[in-house]
Amino acid sequence: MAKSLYQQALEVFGHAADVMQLDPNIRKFLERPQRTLIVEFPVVMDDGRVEMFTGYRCQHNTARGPAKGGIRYHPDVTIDEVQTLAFWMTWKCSLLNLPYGGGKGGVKVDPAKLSKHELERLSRRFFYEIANFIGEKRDIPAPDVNTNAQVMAWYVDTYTMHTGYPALGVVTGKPVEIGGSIGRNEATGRGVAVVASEACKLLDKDISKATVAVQGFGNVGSFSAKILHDDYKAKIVAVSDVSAAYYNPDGFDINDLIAYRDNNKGLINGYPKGQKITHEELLELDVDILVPAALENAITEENADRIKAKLIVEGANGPVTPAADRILVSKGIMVIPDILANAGGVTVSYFEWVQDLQSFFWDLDDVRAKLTKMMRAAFADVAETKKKYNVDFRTAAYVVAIERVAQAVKLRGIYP
Ligand SMILES: NC(=O)C1=CN([C@@H]2O[C@H](COP(=O)(O)OP(=O)(O)OC[C@H]3O[C@@H](n4cnc5c(N)ncnc54)[C@H](OP(=O)(O)O)[C@@H]3O)[C@@H](O)[C@H]2O)C=CC1
Ligand SMILES: O=C(O)CCC(=O)C(=O)O
Repeated sequence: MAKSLYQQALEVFGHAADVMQLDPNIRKFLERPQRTLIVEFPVVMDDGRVEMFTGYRCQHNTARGPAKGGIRYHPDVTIDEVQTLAFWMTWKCSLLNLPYGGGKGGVKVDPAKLSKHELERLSRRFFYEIANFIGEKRDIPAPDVNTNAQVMAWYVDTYTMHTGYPALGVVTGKPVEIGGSIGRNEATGRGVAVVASEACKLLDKDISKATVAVQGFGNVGSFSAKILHDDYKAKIVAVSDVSAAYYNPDGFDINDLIAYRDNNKGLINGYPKGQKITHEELLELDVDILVPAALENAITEENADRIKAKLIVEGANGPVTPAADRILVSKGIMVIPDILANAGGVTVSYFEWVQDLQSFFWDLDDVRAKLTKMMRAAFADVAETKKKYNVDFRTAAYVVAIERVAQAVKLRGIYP
């Protein structure tokens, strides 16, 4: 039987736990998600029918602080996926040294099939259902796949009806007009670009001469491509979303492509300045850097052998299965794991939360400078640990992250 996503994630955790000889009692505790709320809720559709939806919010571990992590809307959302994403958030927050534990949420829905009003009613009803489980000091959601600043605005408004006072710090990734942080929108992509640049230095590769393929052209994929293109002068030769994949050996003008997508119902299909390729071909291109920035399991045992990129920077969560990862590493491909590569988003979410709690807002240069500094510091921690244990980047990242959470658990004590 195929392994569940959570079982696959435990494999990676287990390998790092072995390498660092993690205390077996703490290991047992960290292997399980602390709590998961399941909600079944009704939404009145535009034609008057009521449809039922299922949503989840999981808090994997809160030893280092309140749970933190996004909420995803997707037809394939399951409890297993949400718990795995929360598990990954625990390690991501720890790796960046943020005072948070790991959380994640999701609603099983295809938002493309909803009108804007239906999406708003679904968002508000879901947030109402989980309102007693979350909170500024308890669990702070944020955007993920198919959710955005507008959805966060509906969430905060719904929550505020509940509290009676404006609790802006209850979610991050909000519009800047209502307590969002400037720079959160681009933050995950900026973090991907910073980490790609650090990795290129290790590989002795000039990033301004690097070719890049990006899978997924949503928040993470498009900002990764834009910042690698605009700030690091890398050549983006391939991009994809669900609707299409395009290749241009001369490099895309990413700002032109973003403008096209924004005027084309959010899709890149039909873009005239590139050659159409298949989604599989994009992943297998002979490029310097591959940024998978869509969903889990993009690179599996099936296609790992055909991957030709020299560096993979995981914009998405879990785009490479553990079996595929072993193949890539054995081929000498450097894989920068999700918990490091895409941590820019939660880092600026942390900045947003701090700004909300203090009601004192920073400027864009400040946000970018602090983000870059923290991403570089995390990269350096991982590179040093990699050397110390003579392991791959993913294992090293987990060792750093697990060590901090294990320390917190040890200091707090497991026993009531
Ligand atoms: N948003 C954030 O701050 C963070 C997100 N992440 C992770 O990054 C990943 C992407 O999230 P985000 O950018 O926010 O989500 P979005 O919903 O903004 O974008 C997802 C993109 O992936 C595309 N896509 C989905 N499936 C495929 C596929 N099989 N092949 C090619 N493209 C595909 C979508 O296409 P289409 O639009 O056509 O459906 C869309 O362009 C997720 O794994 C998420 O958990 C990680 C850290 C932070
Ligand atoms: O910004 C956040 O709080 C969480 C982002 C997220 O869900 C992720 O990093 O996967």
